[in-house]
Amino acid sequence: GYILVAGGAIRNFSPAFGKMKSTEQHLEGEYRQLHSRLRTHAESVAFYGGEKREEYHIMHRFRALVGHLKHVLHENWWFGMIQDFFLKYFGATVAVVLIIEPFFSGDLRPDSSTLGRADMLSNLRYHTSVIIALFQSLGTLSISSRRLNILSGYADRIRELLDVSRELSGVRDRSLNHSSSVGNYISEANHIEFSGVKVVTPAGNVLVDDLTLRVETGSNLLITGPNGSGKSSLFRVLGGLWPLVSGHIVKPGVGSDLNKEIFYVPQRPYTAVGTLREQLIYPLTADQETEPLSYDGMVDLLKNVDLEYLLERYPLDKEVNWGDELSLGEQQRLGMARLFYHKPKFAILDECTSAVTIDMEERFCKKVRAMGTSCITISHRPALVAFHNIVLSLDGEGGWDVQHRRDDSSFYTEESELTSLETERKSDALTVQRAFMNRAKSNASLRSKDSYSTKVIATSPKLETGQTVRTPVIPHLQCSPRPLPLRAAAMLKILVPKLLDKQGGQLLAVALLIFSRTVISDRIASLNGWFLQYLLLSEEPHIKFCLIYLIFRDYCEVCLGAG
Ligand SMILES: Nc1ncnc2c1ncn2[C@@H]1O[C@H](COP(=O)(O)OP(=O)(O)OP(=O)(O)O)[C@@H](O)[C@H]1O
Repeated sequence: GYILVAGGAIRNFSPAFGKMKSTEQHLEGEYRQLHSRLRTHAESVAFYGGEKREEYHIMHRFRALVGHLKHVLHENWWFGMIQDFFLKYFGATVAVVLIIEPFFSGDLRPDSSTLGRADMLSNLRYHTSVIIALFQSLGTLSISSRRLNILSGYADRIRELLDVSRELSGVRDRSLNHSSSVGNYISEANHIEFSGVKVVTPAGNVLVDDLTLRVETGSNLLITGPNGSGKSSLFRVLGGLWPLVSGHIVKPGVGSDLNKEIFYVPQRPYTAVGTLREQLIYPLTADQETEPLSYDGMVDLLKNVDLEYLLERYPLDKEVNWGDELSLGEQQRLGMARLFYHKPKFAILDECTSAVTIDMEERFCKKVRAMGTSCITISHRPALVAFHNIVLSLDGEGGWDVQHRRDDSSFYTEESELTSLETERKSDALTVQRAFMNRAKSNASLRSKDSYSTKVIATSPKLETGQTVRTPVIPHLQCSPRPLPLRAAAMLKILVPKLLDKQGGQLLAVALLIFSRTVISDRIASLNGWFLQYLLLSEEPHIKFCLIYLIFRDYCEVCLGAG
């Protein structure tokens, strides 16, 4: 009765340790994320003089985390004390006193015979040790329930992460699957084609609506449009980073990594820590290389982007943090040099030349074309129009049009729906488009053999007013922990292994160890009994004290051990 009442009361008053753990994980994640952001952008912050603002932000998160940890420690402390007191020490002490009290008060008199005394004392010892062991186990059980509760907090976060990743890969698989019931899918071909593709941000804004465009190998596409009109987002969908909400995409290298057939060169260059050679073959590693890159090969690649001096500056086997040591333009050039190593069918150049000189940019475009790679270039520089034969203009409100270069001399720019200026965004888009066309026109008059005219070959369909847009549901991690039963179910799902897998085998081995340990302890206890009997039979006068000493030693051991 005592155990049930004490256990029930403690369970009732137990703080929500699982929820606390989950919140702790969340707060710690946010705090660490701010730290790593600051490390990445340390130089920009220093130039802005934004240290105080960053410090305030980080300290705010740090205080929230420390405050929460204090609360958790406090709850752990007081609850642990009460729990140990009621379930271990108080219960065991009362039970032991109840058992040995009749012996001391003289109500329980041992038999006069040696065997009778031995029998009584052995009973006494047996009962006290059972009671002590019982309360010790209860204490362990109650601690285990607290630990399980905490573990459920961790498990819940992991379960959530697994669920979100599964949902995300489900969205991706559905896009790659031809038999998709909603009709949006990605399939394999030698060219890139968008048919009725809608580009929608995770927040549900339509950036490009119903896009239809085909880029053959050998063609070069230039994408223009105001900032935020969805130029880069188009390739997020092409690369599978964002789900394909509607329409059909055809591209080479479906199912493999994007860089095999279509190589993406981003505006913000990424340089991994490593040797110069590793930068050039990135994302491949030395053992993935099909054609090992020789020293001469490195020289050629670096010469293409005027970076051969790096070979003199850095020893070949020196690991460098290139992001810290190279200027932005140099990092962009290194990113461009990678393209010459990978020689993809299509290169997506996402304003990757914005920090290099115009001369370098033009040489780069020529070399990429000479290599036989088709460029899909996102750029705000009209000079690049000369290297492309298709121009896609986005207006930032879902509208788009495609213009083709013709090899006759005059310029012909057909007005598209971008002329119906309803908003400032569209007017901005038209200004960008006109700047490109005027630049192309002046190029044409300067270099007659390069002259060409353009014609609009496709425009986006008009969006009907009031038309509702079905936005993709992109799974996100929830920040608030779920109730205990759901967390416990998640924990069981994650932690209970299948008996045949590796984790199951390990658990079985641990169970076997515990079982053997119990059997051995049992044998030792039985030897103890024999020893006790021997003591009792020896008829020594101090035997009673010796036995009482043994009982108290057991009790103290249990209490101290638990403490
Ligand atoms: N992860 C995201 N969640 C929600 N919205 C996003 C996300 N990433 C981008 N966007 C939004 O999508 C829009 C288009 O972004 P995108 O990067 O494609 O623009 P862009 O045309 O390449 O612009 P820029 O010329 O400035 O590079 C922007 O308004 C941006 O705020």
